[in-house]
Amino acid sequence: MPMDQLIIIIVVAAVVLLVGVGAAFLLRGRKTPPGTYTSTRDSDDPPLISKPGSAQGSVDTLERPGAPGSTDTITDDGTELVDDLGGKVDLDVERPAPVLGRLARLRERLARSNNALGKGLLALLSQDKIDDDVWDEIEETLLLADLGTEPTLELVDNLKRRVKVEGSRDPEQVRRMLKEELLALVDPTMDRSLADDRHDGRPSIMMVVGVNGVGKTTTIGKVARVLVAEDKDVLLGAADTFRAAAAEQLATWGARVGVPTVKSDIDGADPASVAYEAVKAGIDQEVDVVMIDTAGRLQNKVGLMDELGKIKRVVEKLAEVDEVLLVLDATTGQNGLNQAKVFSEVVKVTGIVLTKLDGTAKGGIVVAIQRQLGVPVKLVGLGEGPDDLAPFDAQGFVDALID
Ligand SMILES: Nc1nc2c(ncn2[C@@H]2O[C@H](COP(=O)(O)OP(=O)(O)OP(=O)(O)O)[C@@H](O)[C@H]2O)c(=O)[nH]1
Repeated sequence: MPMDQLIIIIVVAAVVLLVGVGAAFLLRGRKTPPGTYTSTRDSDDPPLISKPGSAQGSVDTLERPGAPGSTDTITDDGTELVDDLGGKVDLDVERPAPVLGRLARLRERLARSNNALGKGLLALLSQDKIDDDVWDEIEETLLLADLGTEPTLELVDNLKRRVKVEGSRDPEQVRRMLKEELLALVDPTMDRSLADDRHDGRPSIMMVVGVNGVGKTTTIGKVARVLVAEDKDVLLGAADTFRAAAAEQLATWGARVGVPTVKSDIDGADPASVAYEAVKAGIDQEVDVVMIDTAGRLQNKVGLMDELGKIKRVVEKLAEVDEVLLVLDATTGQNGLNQAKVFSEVVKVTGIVLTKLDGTAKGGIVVAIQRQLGVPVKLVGLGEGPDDLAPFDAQGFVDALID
């Protein structure tokens, strides 16, 4: 080959390399943008593009939203799965609000809707004489706040005893007693941390379950934002294929913070298949957390059981499910408790997300739900805003109720 041709080839190669490096640099958003690992983390890592023809279908590269050359299509027995942004360049991803102190920031909102409980109790307990009628009223107030019968009786018994022993009507002392007793019921010793760290060389897998309308999709979007704010790489799997709009909604939440979504554009696609492909993509792309949305049609318990059981079984061919979050709407009271019971019979729930706590004076549901399932409330939804979700903290919650 003549020398001048060789020089041209070298110059062209150098320019291509420079443009490539420049583009990669410009596209860098967070610590490790999802799907754009320039090298594998471990020596035995699979290549970023998996080979077609696996039993469950094949996955093309699921690039970070906006990365050049993004190929969306995932075929699965004729099902087309796509990533959320269809290769659109979107450098304007939002920065979610920091997570620390969220409960405090949102405390006012929580207190506004729930302070009837705290104020009512304090007023009753500060009376000069607490007779049986007053104790009955206290009991009723607690029951109306959805605390549940057993915890209510427990709290009233303990307060009765302490009021007798300490014999004080001093509002400060009464407030302190009430807070201590409520805190004991909410149980500050429960482990409320989310399983959101990579481990054993694979992502943490979270399944999110709950009936439609409780705020499940919104919650996944908000949790993804919490994780992004904590500098985690997240991938969403839209395995709620019952309603196509739900997948779209989820993908939009993800796209806002640069998180990719594996979804199917076909109504009624096999949810287990979508979940499998999402986990597979999450493993290949070495993300920290894969969050899987699921449908929850309670009118048919057997169907629900089959569907959730299948999703879990299929996903666990690739990786164990680390967290099953049950989303419940705090405003639904006893109905929420019934849902919790059904879901916990179907899957092993590891944490509860209580939504719409901003819209109810029935904050006591936190205690009732935890008692019924023996599982901690890990997150609470406190509004419709994208960052209105806070890690649940027993002390912060009780302070918000009583102060
Ligand atoms: N006030 C308030 N509204 C909330 C909260 N969480 C969710 N919502 C609202 O609840 C409504 C339902 O939320 P979705 O996320 O669509 O509910 P879903 O359970 O996913 O329903 P499907 O997508 O049909 O499965 C939306 O209008 C949300 O904005 C919250 O913590 N507080």
